[in-house]
Formats: sequence, C-alpha cells, structure tokens
Amino acid sequence: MVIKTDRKEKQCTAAVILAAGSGKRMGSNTKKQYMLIAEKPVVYYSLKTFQESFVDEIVLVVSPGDADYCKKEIVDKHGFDKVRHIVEGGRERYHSVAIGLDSIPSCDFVFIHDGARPVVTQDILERAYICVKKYGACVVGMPVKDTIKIADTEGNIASTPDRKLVWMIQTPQVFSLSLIREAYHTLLQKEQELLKAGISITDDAMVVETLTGHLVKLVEGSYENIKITTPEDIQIAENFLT
Ligand SMILES: Nc1ccn([C@@H]2O[C@H](COP(=O)(O)OP(=O)(O)OP(=O)(O)O)[C@@H](O)[C@H]2O)c(=O)n1
Ligand SMILES: C[C@](O)(CO)[C@H](O)COP(=O)(O)O
Repeated sequence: MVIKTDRKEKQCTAAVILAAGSGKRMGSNTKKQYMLIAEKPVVYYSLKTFQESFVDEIVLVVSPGDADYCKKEIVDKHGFDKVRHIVEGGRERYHSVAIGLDSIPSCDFVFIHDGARPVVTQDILERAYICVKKYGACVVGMPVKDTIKIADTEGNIASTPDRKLVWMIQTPQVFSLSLIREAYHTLLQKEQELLKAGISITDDAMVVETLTGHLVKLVEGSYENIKITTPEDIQIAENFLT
C-alpha cells in the first residue's frame, strides 16, 4: 500500500559568500570586507544573516593569505558553524565564484552573495528562496529611481531606456546548483573568447543569461542592500545596521 503525504523533503541550500576582492575603489589600506562597522568587520554582517537563516552551509571565499585570519577572528570567534569551507578566491569575482561553487557538496540550491553587502536581511533571503524553488534562477534587485541614460564612447547620450524596465542588481543571486555549475563550467571554457569580444562578466545572472537558455527572474531586494564600494558607503551601511 502506498501512503501519500503532503510532507516535502527538506531541500539542501548552500551559500557562497565572496570576500576575495581587493577593494580598489575604496582606496583604503584595510580591505573593505574587513573595515569596521559598529566594531565588526563588514563581512561579519552577511555571515551572521546567513548563519541565522534556513541556509544549511556556507562557503566563504577570501583572498590568498586571509583564511587563517578569517577563521580565527570572524568565523570561530562568532560561532559561525555553518561555514564549512574557507577557500582562496581568484583574480576576478567570477573566478572566486567558480572556486566557491567547487567546494559545495551536493545541494539543491546555492545563494551567491557579495560579502561587501552587509545589509542583506532574512526577508530578502526568504523571497529569493521562494523564487528559486519555482524558477531555478533568481536575482535580487530593485527598480531604479533615477532616469538612466546609455552613453556613447564620446560621453554623449545614445539612448534612454524605459525606466519601468530598468533594475539595479544586487545579491544574493540564487540558482539551482546544477544550473549554475554548468553555466560557470561553460564560462571558464569560453573565457578567452568572451574577453576578446569585450564582454566583462560582472554578475552571476549574466553567466546564466549569456551561456544557458535559462530565464532569470528578478526578486525584490531592498534599497538598503547596498554594496560597500567607496568610502561614504561605510557610514551609510552603519546607519542602516545600527
Ligand atoms: N576577485 C574577486 C573580486 C571580488 N570579489 C568579491 O565580490 C564582491 C563584489 O566585488 P566588488 O565590490 O567589486 O569588490 P572589490 O573587487 O573588492 O572592489 P573593487 O572592484 O573596487 O576593487 C565583493 O564582496 C568582493 O570581495 C571576490 O570575491 N573576488
Ligand atoms: C554582483 C553585483 O553585486 C551586482 O550588482 C556586482 O556586479 C558586483 O560588483 P563588481 O564591482 O562588478 O564586482
């Protein structure tokens, strides 16, 4: 006899948190992921949010030479026991993502998140998770508030896209693990070809859009979910976090 139940198996969810950037635009001696906001390093905040979420395990990607510091001073110190691997990233963000993806054991979904976005919230993670279970590929973002112009190479306005269709893209970017692994595998195979064509890969959605036929759904993030990029962002994030 077969007994039907409505109970679904819990699906395994992993996160890759990226902290292997060099922070050139911040122009600080301390890498921006370790700069302090309310006495805690920037990357602490995303790790805390993921640690306290439904996500099962975390891979933290750091710059070469930073793993011991991160383990002792951030991960162990704050009891972030969902961090199962701390790995060294690569030259570009997409190299770091590919390395992070390689460290995840078998899981159903993966959240890829910039450690430089400390104001990510549980609500954002929940919305992204609902989306990815339905669509397999979802990125967090917000509709733009300003009018956006596309410029030509001389600094003149070339066109004005319809603002209703323009979003600024944030992280997390969330995918079925098999889809994003396949997309990144293809990216690394075609990297030279893409570079020659002048295509720069700045987010994970782009890897899926460009190299698979899979649609990527937009999910509402928050205007507070900023990426710490330049010095004034530290104070802005501190205002949101305290
Ligand atoms: N090779 C790289 C480059 C970036 N990142 C991470 O990707 C996120 C977004 O990158 P960005 O803001 O551009 O960080 P940086 O590369 O550090 O900054 P910049 O571009 O100003 O040098 C950050 O959490 C950063 O640590 C990474 O893990 N590996
Ligand atoms: C992925 C991203 O956060 C989306 O806005 C962003 O593209 C990463 O920043 P980078 O400066 O392009 O590395």
